[in-house]
Amino acid sequence: MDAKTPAESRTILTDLVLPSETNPLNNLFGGELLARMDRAASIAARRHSRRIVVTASVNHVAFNKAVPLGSVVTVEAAVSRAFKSSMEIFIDVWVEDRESGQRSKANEAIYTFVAVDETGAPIKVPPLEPETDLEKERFAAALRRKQLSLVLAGKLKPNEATELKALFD
Ligand SMILES: CCCCCCCCCCCCCCCC(=O)SCCNC(=O)CCNC(=O)[C@H](O)C(C)(C)COP(=O)(O)OP(=O)(O)OC[C@H]1O[C@@H](n2cnc3c(N)ncnc32)[C@H](O)[C@@H]1OP(=O)(O)O
Repeated sequence: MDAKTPAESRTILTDLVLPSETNPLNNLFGGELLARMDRAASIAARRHSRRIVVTASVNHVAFNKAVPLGSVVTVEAAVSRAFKSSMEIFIDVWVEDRESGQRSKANEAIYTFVAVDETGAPIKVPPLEPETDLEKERFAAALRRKQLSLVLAGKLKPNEATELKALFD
């Protein structure tokens, strides 16, 4: 299988924050943002694998900045590393200032998707070849994050999480 670059899966969704999507402080609901990120990430995973994909885990979410009503929100997702059947997707969320139009980073998240066949069984995906420094940095740390996610899910014994353990050595 030929390797693909993160640019080939990059998916950009831009949308407004409407009143029905806000909390009593008039900021975007966290759940609404999670759903937007899941949609963008699933498209990125599909672009990389050209397969049916399912969300296996949400590994990290940081709601660093509230996103006010009326904001223009851009969710940018790309595959940051591909393993056998799973793909780590890194998602950056940007908010555009209403007056200046300047973009600032509001949130980020990391999701894991798995490519499956018609019966739901995991299936192989192409490898990922990072190009930029940021892509290489995210690629290098992805195995550690995968191991942490598997340990938390009870699918890997902590003493088998070699990359994770190396952090503390
Ligand atoms: C003509 C019309 C066409 C229309 C066309 C429309 C198409 C429109 C498409 C829309 C696309 C929407 C996309 C929505 C996405 C959902 O919302 S899907 C719904 C929510 N998710 C689910 O229901 C998934 C339910 N879970 C599962 O099915 C299984 O647990 C999974 C995820 C397939 C994994 O199965 P498993 O038995 O654990 O398999 P296993 O071989 O152990 O693991 C497989 C891989 O997953 C990894 N993994 C498993 N668990 C974890 C974890 N917690 N953390 C990290 N990695 C994990 C494993 O490490 C392994 O990785 P690799 O080493 O192979 O790379």
